[in-house]
Amino acid sequence: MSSTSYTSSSADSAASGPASGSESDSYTFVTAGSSNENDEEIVLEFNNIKVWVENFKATKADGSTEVIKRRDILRGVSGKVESGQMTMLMGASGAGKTTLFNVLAGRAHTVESSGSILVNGKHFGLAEFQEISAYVTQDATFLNSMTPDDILGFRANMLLPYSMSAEEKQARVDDVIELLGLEEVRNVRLGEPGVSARGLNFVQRKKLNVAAALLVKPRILFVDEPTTGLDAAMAKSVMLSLQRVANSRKLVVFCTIHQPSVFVYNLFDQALIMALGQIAYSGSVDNIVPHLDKLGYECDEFKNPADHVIQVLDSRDGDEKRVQKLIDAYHADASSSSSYAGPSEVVAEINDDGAPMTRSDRIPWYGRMYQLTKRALKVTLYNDKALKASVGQAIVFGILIGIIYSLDNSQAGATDRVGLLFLTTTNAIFLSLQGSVFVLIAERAVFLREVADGIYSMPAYLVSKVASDLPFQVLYQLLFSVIVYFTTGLQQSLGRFLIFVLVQSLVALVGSNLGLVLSAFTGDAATSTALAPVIIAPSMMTAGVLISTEAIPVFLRWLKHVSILRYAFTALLLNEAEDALVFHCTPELQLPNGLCPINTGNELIAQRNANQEPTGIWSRVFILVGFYVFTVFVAYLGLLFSVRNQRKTKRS
Ligand SMILES: Nc1ncnc2c1ncn2[C@@H]1O[C@H](COP(=O)(O)OP(=O)(O)OP(=O)(O)O)[C@@H](O)[C@H]1O
Repeated sequence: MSSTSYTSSSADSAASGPASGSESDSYTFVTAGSSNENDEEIVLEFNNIKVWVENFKATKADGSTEVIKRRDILRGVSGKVESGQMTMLMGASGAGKTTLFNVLAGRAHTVESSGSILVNGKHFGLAEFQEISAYVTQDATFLNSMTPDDILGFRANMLLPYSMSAEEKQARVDDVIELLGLEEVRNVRLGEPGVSARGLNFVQRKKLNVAAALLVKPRILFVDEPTTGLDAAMAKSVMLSLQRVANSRKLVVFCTIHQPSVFVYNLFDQALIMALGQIAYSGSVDNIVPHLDKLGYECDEFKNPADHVIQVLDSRDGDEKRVQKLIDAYHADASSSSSYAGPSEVVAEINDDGAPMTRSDRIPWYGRMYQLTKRALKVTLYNDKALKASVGQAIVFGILIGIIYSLDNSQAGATDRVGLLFLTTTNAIFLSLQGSVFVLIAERAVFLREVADGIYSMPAYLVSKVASDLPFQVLYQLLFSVIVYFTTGLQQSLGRFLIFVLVQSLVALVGSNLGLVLSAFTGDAATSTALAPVIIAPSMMTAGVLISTEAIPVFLRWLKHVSILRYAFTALLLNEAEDALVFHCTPELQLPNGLCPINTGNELIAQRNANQEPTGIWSRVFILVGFYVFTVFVAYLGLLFSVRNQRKTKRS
């Protein structure tokens, strides 16, 4: 049987993220077809996998760096993993486990590689290979306000063929929930792991992670360190579930595993053990200890065999020669039934029932947008504490303003109008900014994971986020405005009221976008909220209320042209006072000519320079819309930055 070699470059594969469905010419997988049938035997083989990096910058012991032309990470690794069995990939730190796993799972984005990968002996492209495999990451990162039903339902809608009926998709969700034993918690909100009294515990979250991967009925399941962060009892529960999955669904379950307990170790059927970027053992778990014993490394009766294996094959003490001898001895052992003997004959043709999804099967962009926006609305509604807090803020702040402000036509009433309108715009921008910072920070890890998994694209997320935010910001501002407008003595007219709500809503929406921008760039809530006043203060100071424009240093006066609060405040002032309002004053305030300092609404407007270019309310509203569009664009750059940053962090 011939095997076709493949090569990959980081640029190619990074561009086509996992599950993205994009073809890559750089890979030729030697595999058989895809299937959704569960009773077929699957054999995944990999042959002579080499992975290396070129021009590697290595740090020497003295701290200086040198550029190594080629650094080999995997040096011709071969092996075989079969369905219906649990196979572990074990080895000391730095042995090459993650690299091998990533190459096999199509996630090695930053290295060069060559070799061949076979499934039952037939050719497969990268996209098709990804159709039959799934990767379970270590982190069970989900939206904590959602339930397992919501999470799996969303993924089913996004990942399963678009032509599949809603009932069939629901049946898939029911199936994986039952398989992983999550029935009792399927309608429970996840909550904060280890913090929320109710919600899913660590084990249930790990199982949900597996369930999410199984939705697409993969035939090969790559599981990255499924027991990390779990105590022995929890690890046992998760591993027993995986074993049930492997046995009942005849899947290839291939796990990297770190320091397993004796129980977990013995749950595995097969093992691949790596050292120095090579296979140091491949075969039955039962034979590992006798194999090392034969090579002169006896395992104490009471010692965890996993610890023994890792210690014996650990080269980090500097004794690479010793470890290399053990590897050579394993490969030289021709009698070893476990050693991989090269590509096998075709094991079974996989029938065509589950042929890879064509592009037309995939959910179209508008379907993705719909699902994402629906989820974002759900998250906001589920997050009832934040929702109640925002509604409460709008009402309480509105009532407070209503109690304090009582506008009349006196001189004080004129200046109080200025203060009130400035206060309402400032309040709108700060409150919405703060709210959106916390929302994005809470969702950031999930967003990054789902984008990396190819479930949706970053722009789709942004558009859905912005779209779902809109009704809520308008609602908060409507509530606030109803109270403020009719209790403070602002001019009572429906037209003016609606313009007031419109301007307030636009300011709140821009504030919300600024929150997205800050949290996307900084990645944490504390820094974002600390930076918020720094961004908004120049806008406040150049709005024409706190300080007159003439008093601002000349070189900073341009700031008023980019002051969203100036446009919003002056729009509201024009709305309130243009060609309206007559002010009077007591005799002691009268000027020598018998007039008051401010006699009309238009004088009040002129005093605040609110009649300067651009003229009129609607041109200001138009500029506010421009601010909105611009901040959506900057939020796009922010999210792009976080996605790229995440890729870089993963590489380093
Ligand atoms: N992109 C890369 N560039 C340079 N060296 C790399 C790269 N990826 C991995 N390596 C190196 O290759 C070796 C194997 O790394 P790998 O992460 O596969 O080991 P591992 O067995 O998974 O270790 P651990 O258990 O600590 O995760 C390590 O020495 C690592 O530093």
